[in-house]
Amino acid sequence: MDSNGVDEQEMKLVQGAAGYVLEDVPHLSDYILDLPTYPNPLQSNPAYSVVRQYFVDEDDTVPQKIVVHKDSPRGTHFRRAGPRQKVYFKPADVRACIVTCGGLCPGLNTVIREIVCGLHYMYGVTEVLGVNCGFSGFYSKNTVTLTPKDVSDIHKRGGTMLGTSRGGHDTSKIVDNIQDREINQVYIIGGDGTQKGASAIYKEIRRRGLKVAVAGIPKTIDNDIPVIDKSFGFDTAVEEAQRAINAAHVEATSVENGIGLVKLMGRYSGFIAMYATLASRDVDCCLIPESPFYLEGKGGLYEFIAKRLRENGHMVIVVAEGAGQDLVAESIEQQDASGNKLLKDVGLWMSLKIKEHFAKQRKMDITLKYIDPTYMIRAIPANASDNVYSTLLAQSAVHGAMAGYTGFISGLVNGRQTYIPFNRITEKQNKVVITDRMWARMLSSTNQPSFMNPPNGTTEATC
Ligand SMILES: Nc1ncnc2c1ncn2[C@@H]1O[C@H](COP(=O)(O)OP(=O)(O)O)[C@@H](O)[C@H]1O
Ligand SMILES: O=P(O)(O)OC[C@H]1O[C@](O)(COP(=O)(O)O)[C@@H](O)[C@@H]1O
Ligand SMILES: [Mg+2]
Repeated sequence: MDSNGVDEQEMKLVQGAAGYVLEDVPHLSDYILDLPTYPNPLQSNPAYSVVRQYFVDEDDTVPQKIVVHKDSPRGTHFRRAGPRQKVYFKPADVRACIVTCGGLCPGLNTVIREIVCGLHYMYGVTEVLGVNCGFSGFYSKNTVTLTPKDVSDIHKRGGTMLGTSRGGHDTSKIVDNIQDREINQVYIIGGDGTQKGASAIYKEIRRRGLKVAVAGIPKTIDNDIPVIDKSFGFDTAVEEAQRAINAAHVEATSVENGIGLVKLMGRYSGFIAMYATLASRDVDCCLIPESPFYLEGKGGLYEFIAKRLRENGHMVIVVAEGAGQDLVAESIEQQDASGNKLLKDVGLWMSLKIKEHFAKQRKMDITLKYIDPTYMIRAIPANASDNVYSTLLAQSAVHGAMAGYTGFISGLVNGRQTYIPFNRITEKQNKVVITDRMWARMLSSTNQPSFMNPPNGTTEATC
């Protein structure tokens, strides 16, 4: 550990001129000496051999910050993903496994499919195992064999063919199992919680000195993983959310003083709600965990609703599930098996409060319809662009593991595929920055109140 309590194993920094920093990922050769290398089988693959400079140069890196000034330091870079000239595994010796953990997300099956097919068709690896039902499946379930035939059309289905779970992460039991089954490549698909688990597995594997590559593929429908441009499945979820918003709009415009209220996913981050609002243009107010709001008084939600109804005769409100949690009165805080806060139903609460308020006021008769498409937006197959994105992430993970990298996730940074060390994506969550331009664009599209000045005594929701 260094003086900041950061594990040195996870920090592989390379400094260069003009403030250049490479936050590199670990490699099996960092802790196992004299590992043999082999020519990359892609050299003789007819599909790839025609590509000029198909192999990624060892020195290629991708900057995290692309907007720079003349004299500003070049800043953090990540290793560029892709196939290397030499690989650290003989294809016939590879025994890979894939596991999916946490909540569902469109594209999970595509990632599974493309790891299996990538290993098989690009590298000639035939032994790929599926671990059922998340981390606990390592020690409580039998594995399944995965061949290209088994996964050929799974990308057309939502969910994960392997099953998933929360909780149940037991590092030593999992690594014992990896050792017992003679697995030497582990592909772990999941969100922030999962990648913390993946990081613990990598550290234990390294401590035991095993030649096992651990590769993560970040999954999060909430888009709450930092560093990467966005997570796979996010676009699909935003697209599906349009259907709920459209329905809310139709319901609201079909009656006098109609209100359509839609609750969307977003535990700590309101990206789905913000993008769905921006895409739709039918939304009058978008509430997210990062932006506190209040109901009563000047500048509050009730006042805004009354104003919009007077102006337009209808309105649509989108609320992210993590918004306004402090307003929803309930004393006991509960957690799920992974330790995530269990949320109170802000949508249901808001619909009751709004109805109650206007009934009490007796100035305006409203009709409110509450639509909760929560699970519908994540239990669907990935759209075309998420399918391509998931494919690239999976293939990058395969190239990285074959090249001997470990303790990394494959992620898109500024439009380029990269390898990012685990600690960079688990140390904090990606959130909507309400002082950034995107939130300003959203505010200007709805023209909703900023909720910046709650009257004294008003409870403000903070998250
Ligand atoms: N800090 C942690 N260390 C090790 N494993 C963790 C940690 N947090 C979560 N996990 C494990 O990761 C898996 C998924 O976590 P969860 O938070 O439910 O979903 P997600 O990965 O999508 O955020 C669970 O099996 C959980 O036990
Ligand atoms: O699957 P569950 O346990 O019902 O949890 C629902 C939660 O899952 C999420 O989709 C996020 O899941 P992850 O943390 O697994 O990515 C949230 O938006 C939502 O709050
Ligand atoms: Mg999570």
